[in-house]
Amino acid sequence: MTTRVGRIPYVNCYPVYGAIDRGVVKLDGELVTGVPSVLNRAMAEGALDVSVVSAVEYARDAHRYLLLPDVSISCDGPVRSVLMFSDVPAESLGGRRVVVSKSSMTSVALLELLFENVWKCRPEFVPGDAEMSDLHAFERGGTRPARLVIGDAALLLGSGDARGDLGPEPYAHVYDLGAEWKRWTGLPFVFAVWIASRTTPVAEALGVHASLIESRDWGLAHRALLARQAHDATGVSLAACDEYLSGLDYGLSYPHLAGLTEFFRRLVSAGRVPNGTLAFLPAA
Ligand SMILES: C=C(O[C@@H]1C=C(C(=O)O)C=C[C@H]1O)C(=O)O
Repeated sequence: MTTRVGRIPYVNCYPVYGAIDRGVVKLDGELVTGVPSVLNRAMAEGALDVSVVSAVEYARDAHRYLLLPDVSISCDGPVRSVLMFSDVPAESLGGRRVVVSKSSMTSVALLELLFENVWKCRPEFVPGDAEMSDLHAFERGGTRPARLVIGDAALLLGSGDARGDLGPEPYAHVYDLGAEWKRWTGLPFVFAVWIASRTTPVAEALGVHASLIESRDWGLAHRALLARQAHDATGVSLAACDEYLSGLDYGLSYPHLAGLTEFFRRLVSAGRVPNGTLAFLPAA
């Protein structure tokens, strides 16, 4: 059977899939595209063999998965595509509605930790849409809830390039969750990891892993090309796309793992995920 491999359509995945998309690197498998929450569910249901998922999905059910070494979507400071927009300071959002992206899992969990521990108040979290097609639906002016937006929609809104007819009135407060985590803990933050289901034959998972690493290395060496593709796809300025890609980190070395385990440790303390351990696929 063909190996089913998940990918996220956002710009943040261009550096990992760019060479595969261009036929520069061969992938022995079938690519399935979905937003993070859809890929998380597909992995949980066994509908995918290997996928990028929200980091929280691994922790939620660690005994079913193996982490792929040396690859993640991380940042060490601002991420630029995971943003909370609000008309009032975060500390004043207690009891008020915060719309959270239905596409995300890790960012929502991080936001909840930030409210509990840093902003020290309890808003009401309401799952909602934050995809590109919903940008038009952003309320203009008046009282509007704060909202957590991820991916290309966040990049576009945060860069200001969506203003005018398309975008909302600017919000007074924009919180970058990568930067907030860094300020709080001093650590990098891992938003997404690649995992294999433990039922996937190891040789298949190793083959996919080797292709992803080779493709990622090509992507990192061709950032200007990918920034141009991102600019064409989103309308965000070329300079902002380049800055965005240069701020993302696709490794999974000791500092990333320190950030990842610190995040998981805090989620365990908050009763959000079971205590567990990191288990890796052997390196390709
Ligand atoms: C940096 C990002 O990381 C993402 C956030 C995820 C989440 O919140 O669950 C999952 C995958 C990544 O796409 C982003 O979406 O912009």
